[in-house]
Amino acid sequence: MTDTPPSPAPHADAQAELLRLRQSIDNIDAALIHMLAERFRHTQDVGALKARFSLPAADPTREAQQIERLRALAVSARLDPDFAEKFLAFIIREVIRHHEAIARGQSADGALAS
Ligand SMILES: O=C(O)C(=O)C[C@]1(C(=O)O)C=C[C@@H](O)C=C1
Repeated sequence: MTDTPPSPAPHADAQAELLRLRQSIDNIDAALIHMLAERFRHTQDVGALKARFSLPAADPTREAQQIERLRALAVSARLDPDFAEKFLAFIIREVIRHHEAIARGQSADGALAS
């Protein structure tokens, strides 16, 4: 009795499914990049406004509101709220760095390319 070679079909199906999923992931990554760039453009304007009126770069009260809101959104979206909070903190840390650079009269190198 001879063994029949394994059918290539299941593997081909897996490859096709992987490709399909990766295309969706690539689309979402592209949307994230565009949204982040848009967010940083607005925060640059906030940074310029704060520098003009000598307002502090960071606003912990506003951040606490954002954290509360994003954690609730994450729960309803079934995303880990701790991850959502860490992600927001990561972005805000960069925004504050930009605000401080603007206040010093420098352009902030970093997330937003000129
Ligand atoms: O809303 C502000 O005051 C901002 O400067 C923007 C922003 C943010 O990136 O959302 C950044 C820093 C502040 O601590 C709070 C919020």
